[in-house]
Amino acid sequence: MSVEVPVRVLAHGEGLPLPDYATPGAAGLDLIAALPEGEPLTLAPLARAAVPTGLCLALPDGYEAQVRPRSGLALKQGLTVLNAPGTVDSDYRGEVKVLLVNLSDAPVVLERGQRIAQMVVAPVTRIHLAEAGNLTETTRGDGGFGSTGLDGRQISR
Ligand SMILES: O=c1ccn([C@H]2C[C@H](O)[C@@H](COP(=O)(O)OP(=O)(O)OP(=O)(O)O)O2)c(=O)[nH]1
Ligand SMILES: [Mg+2]
Repeated sequence: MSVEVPVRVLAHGEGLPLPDYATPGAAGLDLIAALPEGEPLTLAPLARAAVPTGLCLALPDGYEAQVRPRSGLALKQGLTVLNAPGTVDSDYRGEVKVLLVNLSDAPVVLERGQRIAQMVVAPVTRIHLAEAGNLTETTRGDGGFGSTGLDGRQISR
């Protein structure tokens, strides 16, 4: 199944390919940096930036787009998405931006046309909260945050 998503290309995005899936089974479209030509962006260690994609989307109702890191950039350069997964709402019509942070100890240089992140479009389940004095009982109850142990063995209850 393929969902059509209208896209508006801003002036600084013109001339760049549209994001695409790198392989037939890829989950995410690679997002491309729409930085000015000849003006690389250098991210110092621990520096962050909102990198433009030059694209505005009109996601259908009931969908979101998640902006996620690329594992290769994360592993090799320490470059990741600060708010991963970033959330693009279906009613957002502004430019999609990628919030990158350099978690390495060396500067990272980003250039126009570079594939900086990936965008996964996913269905959204919306809920309505219904106040209730008592909630159904479960084995876990209010145990959390390591209540089942932190090593490889499971506790017996
Ligand atoms: O990585 C991201 C995250 C968000 N957005 C855009 C689309 C999203 O619909 C909007 C708002 O994002 P979010 O709800 O995460 O931010 P907020 O701080 O809650 O801002 P707002 O008050 O505008 O919702 O910003 C991006 O372009 N990239
Ligand atoms: Mg918000």
